[in-house]
Amino acid sequence: MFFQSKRWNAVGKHCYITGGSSGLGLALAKMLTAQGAHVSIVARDSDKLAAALSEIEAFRRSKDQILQSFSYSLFTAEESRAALEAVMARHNGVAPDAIFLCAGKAIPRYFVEYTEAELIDGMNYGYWVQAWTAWIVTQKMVAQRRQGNIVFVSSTLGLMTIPGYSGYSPCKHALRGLADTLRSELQLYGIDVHIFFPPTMFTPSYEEENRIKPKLTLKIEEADGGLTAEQAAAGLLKGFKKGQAHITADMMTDFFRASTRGSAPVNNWILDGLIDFAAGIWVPIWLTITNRQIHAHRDEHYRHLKDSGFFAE
Ligand SMILES: NC(=O)c1ccc[n+]([C@@H]2O[C@H](COP(=O)([O-])OP(=O)(O)OC[C@H]3O[C@@H](n4cnc5c(N)ncnc54)[C@H](OP(=O)(O)O)[C@@H]3O)[C@@H](O)[C@H]2O)c1
Ligand SMILES: CCCCCCCCCCCCCCC[C@@H](O)[C@@H](N)CO
Repeated sequence: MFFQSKRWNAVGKHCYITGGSSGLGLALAKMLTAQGAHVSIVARDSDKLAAALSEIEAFRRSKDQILQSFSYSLFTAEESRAALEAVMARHNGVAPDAIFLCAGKAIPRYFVEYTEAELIDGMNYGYWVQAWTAWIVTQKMVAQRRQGNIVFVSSTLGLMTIPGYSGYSPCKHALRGLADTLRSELQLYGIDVHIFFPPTMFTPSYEEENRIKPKLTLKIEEADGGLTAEQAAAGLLKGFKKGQAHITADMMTDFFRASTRGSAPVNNWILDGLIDFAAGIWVPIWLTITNRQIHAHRDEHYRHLKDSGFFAE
């Protein structure tokens, strides 16, 4: 935040990381543990959680750090409340200091090929899995009159979009709407809200989504160099410690951030102006190239629909 004077220090802070058993969440859990935080992770798969917790243990800085994991699905308010209660138990029922909402995944498909269930799942994995925890944690913080930080995890696709993500990108845009609203409203309670927009991250869920990803999406994504989970987590923490509302970890996403800032505060008055100016030139050029790719893919796409039986009665 613009007027934030003191950098956030992890030592002794209780950090609750959803999706902490894998990818970005796990990388973040290790970094925060190494920096002296108490870390709680939540995800569904108990085996993955146990393996993650032993990896996190290796980064412990002091014997006093509380490192714990819990298995919950966070798709509903009820489950998200139960997870938070479990996470707070060893902290005497006190709300965490910082919440990092990393749980989620993408199911990329052409709009016409999604099933109804996949579109509903898309909203659960892309929006509700973070929104419910944010709602419940905020209620707890306010009831306990505790100040803290909430960090949402969107995507580059929460600022722009490409074909193949109609079941994901709208959810990540919705998260941005929620984060921006809360950044404004939760000033009432001294709660700081941030949102991270990672590009491609080479994680297990990226490998999984690539197995079903439309060819055209894969092709357009070639322009995105991508980051490891560790690089992305380091970028997230850097922006978070600077108090940034909108956090990015790569130049491509920064173009879309600076040129679609809306009512979010600037990260840097001069740099943001320059990036916005450059985006005004480069984004239309990229869009022209991308639109050509889409048009050139039409025949192949119709063949794909025919071969997959889409036109069959
Ligand atoms: N990878 C990318 O290219 C990319 C790019 C931009 C943004 N993102 C976003 O970044 C975040 C992290 O992604 P990642 O690539 O690090 O994924 P990942 O490696 O698959 O990790 C996802 C984590 O979320 C957990 N999770 C999923 N559904 C859950 C649920 N219903 N309840 C509780 N935990 C759940 C997973 O564990 P369980 O499955 O065991 O529950 C896992 O711990 C996601 O929000 C994703 O949308 C990813
Ligand atoms: C401004 C000029 C350069 C623009 C290049 C843009 C290329 C855009 C490619 C899309 C990037 C998407 C990255 C995020 C993907 C994840 O959210 C997804 N893998 C879901 O897990």
